[in-house]
Parts: sequence; structure tokens; C-alpha cells
Amino acid sequence: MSVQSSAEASADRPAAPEPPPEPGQVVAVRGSVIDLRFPESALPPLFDAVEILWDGPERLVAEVQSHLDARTARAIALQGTSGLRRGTPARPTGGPLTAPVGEAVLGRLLDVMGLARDDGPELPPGTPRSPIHRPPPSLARRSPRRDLLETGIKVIDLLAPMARGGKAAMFGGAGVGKTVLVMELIRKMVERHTGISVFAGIGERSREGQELWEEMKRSGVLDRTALVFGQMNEPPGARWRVGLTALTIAEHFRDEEMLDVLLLMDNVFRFVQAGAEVSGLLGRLPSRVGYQPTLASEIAELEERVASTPGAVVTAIQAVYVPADDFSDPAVAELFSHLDSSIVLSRAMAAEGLYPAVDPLGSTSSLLDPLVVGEAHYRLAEEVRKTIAHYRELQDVIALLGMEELSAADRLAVRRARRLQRFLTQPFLVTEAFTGHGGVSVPLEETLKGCRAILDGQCDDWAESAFFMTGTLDQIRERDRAGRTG
Ligand SMILES: Nc1ncnc2c1ncn2[C@@H]1O[C@H](COP(=O)(O)OP(=O)(O)OP(=O)(O)O)[C@@H](O)[C@H]1O
Repeated sequence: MSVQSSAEASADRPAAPEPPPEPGQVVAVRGSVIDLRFPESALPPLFDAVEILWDGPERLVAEVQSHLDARTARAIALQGTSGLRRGTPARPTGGPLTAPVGEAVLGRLLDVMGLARDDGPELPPGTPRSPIHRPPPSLARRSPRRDLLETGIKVIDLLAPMARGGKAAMFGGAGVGKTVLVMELIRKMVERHTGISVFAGIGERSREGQELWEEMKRSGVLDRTALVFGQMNEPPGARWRVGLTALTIAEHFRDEEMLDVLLLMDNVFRFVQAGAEVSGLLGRLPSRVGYQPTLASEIAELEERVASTPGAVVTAIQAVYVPADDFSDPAVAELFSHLDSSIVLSRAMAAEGLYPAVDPLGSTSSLLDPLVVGEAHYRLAEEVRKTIAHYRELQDVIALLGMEELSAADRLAVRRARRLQRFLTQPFLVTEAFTGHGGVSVPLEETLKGCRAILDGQCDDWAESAFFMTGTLDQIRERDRAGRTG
């Protein structure tokens, strides 16, 4: 019997396929944090995904966050880890987490991993996937747009105009109307938007996701929309990464299919909050107000990727929860700096029922510039702000001494400011069911005409109540007349 040397034997055989990556194993589990040990040559790089080969209720994937030594990685799980034991095998996937992209995701509701979470079938096996971590487009490839996007919402079009291809956010404390405003914008824009829409539901209630799904179905735009959810009942890892999954889907449509994208994110604060939870779980020292030390870079990592390129436009609308109504909160302050339009919702206005409770003085937009909106619009907006600001200054005096103590000029200013405040309210399409008022859309031209007329004193004698929750000046005139004759 002849014995072949091992070298001869391997020369005779055809080349063997690459062996699978060396499996590692779980060495510690603390909630969502998993420590994994690998052979030294197989330690996965930072941000790579590792599959935990367990027999738990669902697929378990973790993202590497740090290297404890040459063989041990610390990772954050994207699903629940309850029941996971030390010694469970784990295999690096050879790259970062990927999201399914393209045609197949339209009309579907997905989770952070891109798994279908609606009642439909799994995505087709050949669906292309893209890594969720990638750099933002270079400055040379960005094409900032300054085309006005008329929303039909008076106060926004007048004081914080939005841009097609820009980034806008609604800021506000709990229950002041962020979600209602985002839903209204979706209703108004999605139907006339010709591209596709991507919605990221980050850390909010599952019920809201369900309502949105129904809303999209009703308005017939679901087949042009992808919804990605990581809601408040999911682990921090899922809430932290779900925004990137949605962005990856949006980027594919922008870069590969050259389609305009409407990107909606509710709620970006929950992304920051999830990042803070992850940071704490990983044992990093907190920074200001307990936030993660990487707060600014995490926000930039998300926001910088929301960009328009010469081929296609990405218009982003975001909701931002403001904890304890504190606008100096570091996360909120950091987010402000990334936006074109910041729409601030005021609790005092919501308490008075002045919906949408958009604060005329706190809301800003880089588009409110004479070179973009024109000199007349710009001056009018400034005049509206000045009149309302003056009224606010006088409010304490009025509360203490009454209107009678004001000068005639101040009384007139108060009269006009109150009419302006009411003129800037309007009923929404999405609130028809519970307010009983039919929703209205007001063209910018009509908004400007109305404000001009109020400031010029043409409506000083009209009943104040006629201005509340209506549309154009003509409708208000009719209401006022009806009130007098009726
Ligand atoms: N434009 C509006 N017209 C009438 N009512 C409104 C309007 N906006 C908000 N509301 C009232 O305020 C409630 C809370 O609104 P919404 O859920 O949008 O707040 P939110 O800021 O998203 O709250 P949270 O931070 O708790 O999610 C609504 O259920 C509704 O009763």
C-alpha cells in the first residue's frame, strides 16, 4: 500500500472551497451586551455583525462595538437575549449588518434587520442588500436645493418654509402635536410626491405604526412606500440602528434608481436616547446631562447621510421629542444645527387650542431669506413676528392691569396680534375625525394676503373668533358676516 504525503494529496485534489469563518462563542451576557471570544485571526472588526447560533425564539444578531483584547469583542444585540447562555457558538457574518433594498421593500413593513413584519410573505431570496454603515456623500456630490416646498399649512409656509431636498424637523415636548403634524405633512405631500417614501418609526408606540400603515393604505401610496420600524418595546440596539436601515433603503433609491425620496423619521430623539442606553450598557462614561460622549458624532452620522445628490432629491421630515420641554437639552440643540427648517411646537399654544401649535417666534428656516422667498414675503414674516412678540411682551401687563391701561397703539397691536395668531391656526385633514372640522390647505399666496390684510388693519372690526381654525381670508370674511347676520 503506497502512502501519499499530505503535500502530494493536496496537489491531486481540486481546490477546496474556503472554510467557513471560525465560529466564536459567547463568553458573557449582560442584557443587550454580549461578549464574544474568537480565535485571534477571526476577531471581527468594529461594526461588523455577528450571528449568534442559538435556539432562541428568533434570529439573534449583534453588532461589534469594541474590542476588549485580541480575541474578545463586545457587541450589542439587536434582538432580545433572554435565555442566551455562555458557550453558545457565534459566527461573524463577514461585514456590517445589511438592509434589503430596491423594489421588493416597497409596500412592506420591515424591522431593523429587514425582516418582513407585516402579514405578507418573506422578501424574495434574491433581494439585494446593502450595508447599513456607509459614509455620507462627499461635499462635491451634494447638491443642496433651495426650491420652496409649499405645504398648504399657513404658519409653516409663512414663517418656517420647507425646501424640496431640505431637512425639516418638528420639535416639541410630549403631546404637543408632533406626530399629528408629521402625519398631516405625509397626507399632503405623499400623494403629490412622484418618487418613493421611506418611513422610519424609531422608538415610538406600535399603535402609531399601525395607524400610519392604515393611513398609507387608505391614501393609495403604500406601494410606493417602505416602512421600517424599531418601536419602544424593542431592545436599544434595534432602536439605535433602525434609522440607518431606513437611510440605507432611501440611499439605494437615490443612488441606484435616481428616484426622489421623501424620508420621514419619527422620532429622532429616540435614536439619540437608544444611543445613550447602548453607551451606558457598554460601560462608557456619560457626558453632559447623562448623554453618550459620542452624541455629536452619532447625530452627525445619521443626519449627514440625509443629503440630496445631483441625480435625485431627498426631502427629510423628522419629529424630535424635547425632553421636559427643555430646548437647551444637548441632543435637541445638536439636532437643530443640522436642519434647514426647525418647526418648534409650543405647549402654551397647544393649551390654548391654537393648533398647529407652531411657535411663530421659535420656528426658523434658512429659506426665510429675501433671495429665496422674495422681499415681500420676508418682510411680512418679520412684521408678523414683531407684532406677536410685542403682544407677548404686553401679556403680563394685560394680566395684571387689564387692556384699559394700554395705549391706543398697543391696544391695536394686541388686536392684530390675536387675529394673526388665530389666522395661523387651521384644521387638519388627519384630525377631521376628532375635531369635526374639515381639513384645509391654504396656498401661500392666500396666507400672505391674509397676514397683510390683518397687519394693515383691514380686519380690525371682524370678530376674533372668525379667524380661528379656518382657511383663507375670504372664508373668514364670510364667517364674520354670517356671525353678524345670524
Ligand atoms: N393640529 C391639531 N389639531 C387638533 N388637535 C391636535 C392637533 N395636534 C395635536 N392635537 C391634539 O394633541 C394630541 C397629541 O398630539 P400628538 O400625538 O401629535 O403629540 P406628540 O407631540 O407626537 O406626542 P408624543 O410626544 O406623546 O408622541 C392629539 O391626540 C390631539 O388631541
